[in-house]
Amino acid sequence: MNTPQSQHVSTLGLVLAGGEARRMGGNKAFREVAGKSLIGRVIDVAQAQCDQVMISSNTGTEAFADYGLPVVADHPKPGQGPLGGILGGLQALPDGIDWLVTFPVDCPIVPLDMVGRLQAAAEDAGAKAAFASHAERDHYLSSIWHRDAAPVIAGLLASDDRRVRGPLQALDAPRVVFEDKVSGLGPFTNVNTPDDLRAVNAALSDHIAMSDRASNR
Ligand SMILES: Nc1nc2c(ncn2[C@@H]2O[C@H](COP(=O)(O)OP(=O)(O)OP(=O)(O)O)[C@@H](O)[C@H]2O)c(=O)[nH]1
Repeated sequence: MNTPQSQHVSTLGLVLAGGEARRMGGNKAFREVAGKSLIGRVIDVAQAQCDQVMISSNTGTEAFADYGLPVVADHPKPGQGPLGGILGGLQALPDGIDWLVTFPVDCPIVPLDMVGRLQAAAEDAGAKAAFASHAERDHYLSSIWHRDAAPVIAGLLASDDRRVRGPLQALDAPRVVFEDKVSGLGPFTNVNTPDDLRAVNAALSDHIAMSDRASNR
């Protein structure tokens, strides 16, 4: 099992909020679960674990102005799916930060040790990336990428290969298995449809109510 290393290495969290959200009927990032927007929740978990946070989107900065975070566009162009967002994020890494951690905006349940465990796994394996898994399902967008992964991603995108799994395989990225559940829902549960939104809203509302009751005891 990989455990977070004691030595702190800086990371930048990238909230992936591009895409068209067709199954949701649009506007996924701003849908609410348990009284808070998906993007607000995901920014919170990213800020709890990363030194800096940016938002990945191709629709300009205006919609995200309330969050006061930099917005970075896909590279080399929009419309290539989340891998273009990851490459845009890697290109925008500031000096002194070598690791990018991606947080899809439609996955509000994120383990609080995710970043440390992904980074430790990548470093232990001598790999330039690592990704999360739960209940035998891989979550390629809940992942960490070293800045040196950029040429591999750029090469795949140039050959029109947009699968996020592609560069993870090419980089021999280790899989990190997470177990914890929140009110019956596993980590990385995707919110893609209105039904998903209802299920996650119910589970998170229960979870928050239970935590509130426990802390008032
Ligand atoms: N930056 C960026 N993020 C994207 C892009 N496409 C999808 N994403 C993000 O990647 C994650 C997974 O997206 P999907 O659910 O596969 O696609 P979606 O467009 O959000 O939804 P559907 O249209 O219903 O498939 C979400 O966090 C999206 O915001 C893209 O082209 N660029």
